[in-house]
Amino acid sequence: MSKISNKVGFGEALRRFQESKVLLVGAGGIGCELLKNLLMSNVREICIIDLDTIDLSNLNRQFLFRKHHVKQAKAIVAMKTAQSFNPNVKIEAIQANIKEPRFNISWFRQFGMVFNALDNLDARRHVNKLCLLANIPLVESGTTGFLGQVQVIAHGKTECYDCNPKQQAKVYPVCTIRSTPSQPIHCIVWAKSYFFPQLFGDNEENDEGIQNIAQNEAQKKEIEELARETAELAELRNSLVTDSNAFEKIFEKIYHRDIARLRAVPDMWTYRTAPTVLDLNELGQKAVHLSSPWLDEQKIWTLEENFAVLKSSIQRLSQRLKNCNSEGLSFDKDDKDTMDFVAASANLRAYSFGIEQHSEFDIKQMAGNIIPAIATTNAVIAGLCVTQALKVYQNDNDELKNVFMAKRADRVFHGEKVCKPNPYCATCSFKHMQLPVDHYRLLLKDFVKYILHDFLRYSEEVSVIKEDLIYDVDFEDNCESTLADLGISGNNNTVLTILGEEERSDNGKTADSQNVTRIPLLLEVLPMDGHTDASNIPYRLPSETTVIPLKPEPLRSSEAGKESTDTKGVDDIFEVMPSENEIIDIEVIDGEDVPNSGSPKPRVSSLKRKPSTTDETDTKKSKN
Ligand SMILES: Nc1ncnc2c1ncn2[C@@H]1O[C@H](COP(=O)(O)OP(=O)(O)OP(=O)(O)O)[C@@H](O)[C@H]1O
Ligand SMILES: [Zn+2]
Repeated sequence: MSKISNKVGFGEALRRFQESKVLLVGAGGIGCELLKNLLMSNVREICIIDLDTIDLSNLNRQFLFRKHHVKQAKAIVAMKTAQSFNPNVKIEAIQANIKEPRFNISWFRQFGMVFNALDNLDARRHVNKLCLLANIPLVESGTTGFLGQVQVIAHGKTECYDCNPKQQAKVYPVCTIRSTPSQPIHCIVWAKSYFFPQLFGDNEENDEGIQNIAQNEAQKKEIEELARETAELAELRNSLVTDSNAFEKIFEKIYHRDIARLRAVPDMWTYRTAPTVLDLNELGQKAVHLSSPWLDEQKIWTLEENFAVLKSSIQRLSQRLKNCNSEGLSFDKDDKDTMDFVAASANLRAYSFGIEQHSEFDIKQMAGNIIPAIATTNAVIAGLCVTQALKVYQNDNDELKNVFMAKRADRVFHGEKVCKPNPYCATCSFKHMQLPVDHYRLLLKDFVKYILHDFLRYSEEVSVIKEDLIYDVDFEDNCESTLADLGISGNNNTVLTILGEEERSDNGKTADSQNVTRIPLLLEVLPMDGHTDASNIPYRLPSETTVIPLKPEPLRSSEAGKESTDTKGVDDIFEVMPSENEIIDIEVIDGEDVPNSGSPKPRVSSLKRKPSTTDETDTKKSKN
């Protein structure tokens, strides 16, 4: 099981921690803090991976980055800056997506521990799964504003990330907001957190001479461009109260010139639809009869209605800006003027990018859920990640805790003893087996007969899945193919999912028999090291026969409810595994994730089948 065995004292745990090689996924808010902590803890080796580049908006909390690093790879800069804190620690930095196939199970196995410092469910779930498969302990963390959480995950010992289904948390990177929006919320966040503060808020960044600190030509160009855009908006802001054509100038800049510039960025639109520029004169003419609009907030406005609302809200807000003595205005979803501005400007941007528009009422709900990231919360959570990691190295299961942080007068930290894995969890309730094969010689039919039926004792009701269904009793098209023909090989770490059913007669208590599902088997195909044994069999079986256990009976709903409240006392505060981010929208989406309802029985017949090479596929009958 775990690489760590037997309970040890703190000193020994620290020594083991310091001898280990760890993986840090994410070099953002928590990641930068954690990298610093790992270096100061003197671990032997760190691999840090992040797919992104540094954005100006990261600098207020990601302290390994400075202005001249903008646009450079986060992982690389984090490594270079942090290395000076402790030159004895070896750091490898990789700019890549952790979901890339090269970061497979055997790659994960080189680490003694993995730390997640991510900002999205998708990547978190992926790392959770790989750590379970590779049997590496994972320290998972996240923050949202003042809330934070650290969870320790060890296969078979604790709950995994998916044991308690999460509400969907939607996280929006700033580059998406500024350059490549693809959803209505991206436009709403842009209107609320970028456009509004630049025009009416307290915009401190305007005067900074960022072009002076560029290191190379490409950076210099990009920073000059950013500075030029910021200065342009600052100029327009200054003219708001004096220039009668201020609205037209703002519109031209935001919806024409800036969009045209974005369209011209090389490579940006290869896989996306480029935005369209909006025509001021055309819209102005169409909206002329809507000079003072007070429109229904429940209805989706037309393009010209949005134009008219934007114009009117800018006039109203300019007037207020003139009258107020403070630095600027701030957005309030209950302030009609600011809400009109955000709704109309977001809808116009959405139109430009070919995105669905919304009513002002709907936009108000979405705009209200944005929570800023707090550097202190990240720092505290990153510290807790290390203390929890040390407990894992102590191998003291009784001391293992999930820690929650909240802004509460009575108690900021709350520790919760880790729970046992949820037996109904579809992610971690699996059996793992490795099988060396000669994939060029092993036929699928022999794999099914000798390995699944004879060795693993699966009944006839067994299915083999490699992304799609490749075998079940009613789908034998691939039987004469070798594993190599089906793209299965040990060289690329193919993991097959084997689902089985068993007929159970209820010990004769009732006449009816029922089919019971086995827990999934994740069968990892390995290479046979270039040689076969004397009998020339193209696979090498493990020494003992493994009987794959049956899945437990699904919980009745009353039991499910009880379990849920017993084990998750603080979930009312932490329903969403929070994510450190400048901008986060938490939106509950109706989905299949119903806490503790028992995972549904896999519906083999509903799985998509791999297209067959023969014409007979369509005529094969399905199970249902
Ligand atoms: N699949 C992934 N592979 C590698 N790194 C990832 C992946 N998904 C997210 N990340 C990284 O995780 C980090 C999370 O950090 P954080 O929550 O502070 O977000 P951020 O992008 O720095 O902030 P913002 O979104 O507000 O600009 C980011 O640097 C992001 O690039
Ligand atoms: Zn689980």
